[in-house]
Amino acid sequence: MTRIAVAGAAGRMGKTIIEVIHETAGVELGAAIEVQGSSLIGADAGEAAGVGKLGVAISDDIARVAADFDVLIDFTVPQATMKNIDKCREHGKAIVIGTTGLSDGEKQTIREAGASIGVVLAPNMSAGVNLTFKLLEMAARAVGEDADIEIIEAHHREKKDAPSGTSLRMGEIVAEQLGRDLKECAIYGREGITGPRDKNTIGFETIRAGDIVGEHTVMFALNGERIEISHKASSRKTFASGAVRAAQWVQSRGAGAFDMQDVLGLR
Ligand SMILES: NC(=O)C1=CN([C@@H]2O[C@H](COP(=O)(O)OP(=O)(O)OC[C@H]3O[C@@H](n4cnc5c(N)ncnc54)[C@H](O)[C@@H]3O)[C@@H](O)[C@H]2O)C=CC1
Ligand SMILES: O=C(O)C1=N[C@H](C(=O)O)C[C@H](O)C1
Repeated sequence: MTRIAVAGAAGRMGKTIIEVIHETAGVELGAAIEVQGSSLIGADAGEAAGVGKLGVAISDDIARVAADFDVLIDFTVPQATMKNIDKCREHGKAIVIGTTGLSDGEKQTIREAGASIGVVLAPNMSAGVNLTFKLLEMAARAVGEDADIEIIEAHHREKKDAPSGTSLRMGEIVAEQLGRDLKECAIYGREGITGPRDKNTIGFETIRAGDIVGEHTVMFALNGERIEISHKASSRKTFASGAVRAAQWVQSRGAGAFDMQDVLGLR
């Protein structure tokens, strides 16, 4: 049995993860964490998630509930995630991180925590997106040098970070295959008299609208044809199921820094 704590328990993803834990054999909700000052501190996490009473009160202090879980799943904000990685290190707990908008330095610190605890960090926990990452490697190798490459993503109106963590990872994967540095070749949106397209750039377009769960397309445009590799999520359960699977996987792995390619055996 894997006992899971959920940080960001009252958020869109936190509630969905609690629902998936409730529906999944071999896992149980051990603890639920929300930000200090939240009106839901003390409330039943299952009731807050809409699955009925689970007997787990939402807490604002990981230290106080550390004995109640094996793995923390964190879908919050970068500032909270960085504090949670320290707490997990302190208490010897594994962590699965879905939070996006992390800086390069923050990602590095998270990976370094893998020296003492199990860490899974991935901007997208869906099996479909992680398969898409492999397709992108193939496409980039086959046509990337000749193609104009554009990455288009769409998400709900409440999303805080842009471009999405997934689209940035897609850009990194394509750039790596082409021997380019994404930092040097990324163009984030266009406006005004931009002139002809520079062949070596990778463009990012971001849409924020309505309740779109998460859509990503990478376009490889050539003369006379174009290839589009797309993934469209229609339910947050796809991410939540991936996160719960990662929690079970990392509990049996011990220390190390991993991503969903490791969890899904796609490396
Ligand atoms: N890796 C993946 O597969 C996916 C990643 N995400 C990412 O997950 C993150 C959360 O997304 P949503 O659930 O849509 O956001 P949300 O805003 O609905 O939920 C975030 C929750 O974290 C809570 N929070 C903030 N500070 C906290 C703290 N110090 N301690 C505990 N809880 C705290 C907030 O009160 C809120 O309830 C975002 O970065 C998003 O991009 C979202 C979907 C899939
Ligand atoms: O904030 C979201 O909702 C999502 N964020 C992730 C990202 O930034 O890539 C993954 C998913 O598309 C949903």
